[in-house]
Amino acid sequence: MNSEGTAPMTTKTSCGGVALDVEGLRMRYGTTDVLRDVTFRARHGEVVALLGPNGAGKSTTIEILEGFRLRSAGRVTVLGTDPAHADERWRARVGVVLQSWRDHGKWRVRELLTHFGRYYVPYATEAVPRPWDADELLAAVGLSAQAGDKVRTLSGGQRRRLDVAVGLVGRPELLFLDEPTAGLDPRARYEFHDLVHRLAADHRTTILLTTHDLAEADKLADRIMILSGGRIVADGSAADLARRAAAADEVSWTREGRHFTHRTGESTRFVRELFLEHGEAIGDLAVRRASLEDTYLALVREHGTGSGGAAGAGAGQKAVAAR
Ligand SMILES: Nc1ncnc2c1ncn2[C@@H]1O[C@H](COP(=O)(O)OP(=O)(O)OP(=O)(O)O)[C@@H](O)[C@H]1O
Repeated sequence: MNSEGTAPMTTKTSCGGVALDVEGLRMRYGTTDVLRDVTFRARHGEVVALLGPNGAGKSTTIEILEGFRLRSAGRVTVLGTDPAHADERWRARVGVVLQSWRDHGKWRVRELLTHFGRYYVPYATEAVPRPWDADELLAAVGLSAQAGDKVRTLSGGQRRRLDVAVGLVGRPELLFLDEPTAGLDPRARYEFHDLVHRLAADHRTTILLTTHDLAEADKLADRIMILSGGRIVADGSAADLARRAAAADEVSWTREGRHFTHRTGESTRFVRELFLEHGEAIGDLAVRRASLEDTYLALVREHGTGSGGAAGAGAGQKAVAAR
């Protein structure tokens, strides 16, 4: 990452590699601070997953970065521009897939993509032909067979694929995906993961996605950020996070016909000491490494609950459910 990215600039190439630059972002709804001090950066081509309990402010953060919501305070630079003051040219470089979007039921799938695609024609460049050809795009999201179908006849999962296609039709440099695989079956999920990898690898698309699926975050993202208590409380690869969190491995064994379990952050040392003490008497030894889920739960526990609300969960806030 590069500090040049902090200055407001207007083109990707002048951004010094930084696609997203957020510092001290605050969002207050009424008297509740949902985001207290959110700070992070993402480089071009990076896939970043934003995790956090229900009500932590993930959608709020994404909506601010998309320019759909005005922040209370802080500095936000997206593709070199403050989204609060962005123009149509900037908008054409950003793709958005929202949590749920039910509209245009009477349109046919290909027709709808072609329709949205027209908006991007003036923003085509030599390097980035816009829009993405509708049939090519339908193939990429696995909807070729439904090209002529009316949108309202699609299944939930097919509809989600179409949402993703609508987000991609302008060949965005930066793509925001809010819970993109909610409702997708395992095969569709697998194909979606493949699509995300291709977008990042072949097109250098920067992707910020939210998900509650930790395995998905692990599989898809170069970096995982955890939002809790109104702040990014962890930022790194799944392995980095495991090192940082007080998540414990679980050691289990039997001795003299009894079963034991012990949770420890230093399982290797524990096992060595166990054998030194009891030697041959130890049987059925198993060490279960802390999973990303354990790590996540430990971090969320350590850093407070979902919303950064001053008086805890304020009126109207969703329950905090760290899975
Ligand atoms: N327009 C609004 N006015 C008041 N409060 C809001 C508004 N939008 C969101 N909130 C509150 O802000 C908090 C964060 O909501 P947000 O939807 O950003 O969380 P999230 O992390 O995306 O949650 P989830 O995982 O459940 O989708 C919640 O307590 C929510 O009730």
